[in-house]
Amino acid sequence: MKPHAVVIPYPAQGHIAPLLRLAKLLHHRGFFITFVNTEFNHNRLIRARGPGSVSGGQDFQFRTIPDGLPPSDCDATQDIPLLSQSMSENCTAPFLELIKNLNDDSSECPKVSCIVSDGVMSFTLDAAEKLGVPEVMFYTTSACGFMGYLYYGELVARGYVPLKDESCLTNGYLDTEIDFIPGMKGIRLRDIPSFIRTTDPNDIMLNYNIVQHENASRAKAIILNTFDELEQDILEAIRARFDNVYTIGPLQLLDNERKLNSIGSNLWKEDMECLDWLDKREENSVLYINFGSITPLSPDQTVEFAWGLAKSNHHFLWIIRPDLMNGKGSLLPEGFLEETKGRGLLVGWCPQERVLAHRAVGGFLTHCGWNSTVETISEGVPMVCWPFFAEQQTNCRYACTKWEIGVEIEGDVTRGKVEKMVKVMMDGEKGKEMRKKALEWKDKARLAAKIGGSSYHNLEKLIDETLLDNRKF
Ligand SMILES: O=c1ccn([C@@H]2O[C@H](COP(=O)(O)OP(=O)(O)O[C@H]3O[C@H](CO)[C@@H](O)[C@H](O)[C@H]3O)[C@@H](O)[C@H]2O)c(=O)[nH]1
Repeated sequence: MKPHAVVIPYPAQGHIAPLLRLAKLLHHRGFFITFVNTEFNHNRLIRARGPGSVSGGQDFQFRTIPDGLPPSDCDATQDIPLLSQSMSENCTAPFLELIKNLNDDSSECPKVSCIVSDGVMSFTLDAAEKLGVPEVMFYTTSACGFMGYLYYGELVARGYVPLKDESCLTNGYLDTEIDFIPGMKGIRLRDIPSFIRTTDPNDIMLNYNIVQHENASRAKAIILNTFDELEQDILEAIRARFDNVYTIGPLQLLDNERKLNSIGSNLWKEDMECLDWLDKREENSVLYINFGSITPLSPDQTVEFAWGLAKSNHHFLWIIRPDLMNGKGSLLPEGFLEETKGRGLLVGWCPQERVLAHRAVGGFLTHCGWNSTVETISEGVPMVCWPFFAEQQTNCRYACTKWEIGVEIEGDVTRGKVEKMVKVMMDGEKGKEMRKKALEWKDKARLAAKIGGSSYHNLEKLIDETLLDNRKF
């Protein structure tokens, strides 16, 4: 009988993508897979990629659970605090029911042998423990971000968080160095995942993340989409705290399995023509701008980015997600399109990994979501960082100071800062150094993912020592 893994991501784009990659890798290694989306995202996948996209394949099926929020057919990322709260309050019962149905004698699939859950969906642990099914947790952040979250409880206990009042956001308090997080020397409050920036002790995201990360110790194993060489000190500290930590990134480099190619995770329709446009551009000449699936832009920020790009004088590919400007349509300033005619392309959503792998792309202006960061590292593309929230601040700090592949637009965005940082990356000496470093990390990432490399080896170990070994329980 085949081992059967139930794989369940947190219901947002940046989580579905890496969990689906892992699911495909496990499928390739002989697992039967049930991939669980929320009904909302299942419907979005159908709208973006057609009904075939959720029909699965041999030994691979999609199932759904409700997210507990009012029904909607909007093609936009849901409100993250509301969604997080709703999932943890409403989803244990439907998830439990789903697994019971999968294990029913009349079901045609093998009995569920393990659950691979997103780390921030720890309600799944309750279901797993009730049913006696072993569970591993995949935290889709960097190790540095994960470590920051692990110390949320301690930051509260020591009185650093919640903030005393709003002035702490601007009076230098965030520059306070935190010296008790192992492996993160020199880290400041402002580099810790941003949900600590609250004055409310009952803040949903602060408390949600405390609970989700405390629950890491209940999992049989912890999975991270990073590689050992990139985050060595932090990983040592994480491994001192947990027994089974498997670093298996960059997943995109391990995921070279073609069989399930038709199954993809993008919730918006990809514009493929931008690749033709890139084909016509010179090597390293194009700046790629994308803020991921959650970050919004205010009207002021949009105007500043637009004029900064215009003034940088570079070719650019700017991804303007339909809900990027809070669903208010395009807020691009008058005159911008004429000014940048012939050198700018704006599209709604793109196949990002292919864009980053394109020889024409010379730099990435990014919000530093972990998937984007690890994808840019995999392709050796330097970055201008504009972190929005969550552990993007932590990733930015590491990209700029430790990996030396990034420069940051600090504070409020202005056209002058955008122009300057883009020029630093695309034209300057520092930019050359950053590109060189990025290419070094690309080589290291590829080595880690190759047969015999650390991530390749860790995936084997995860499967043999944890996911298959658990069948003995
Ligand atoms: O036009 C686009 C834009 C994005 N993507 C993909 O969408 C994903 C975006 O993920 P990420 O860069 O991590 O950004 P978010 O969507 O903002 O991700 C959320 O989830 C991440 C993983 O936990 C966290 O690191 C972030 O802070 C959090 O905001 C990546 O795989 C991209 O390749 C595309 O394919 N095409």
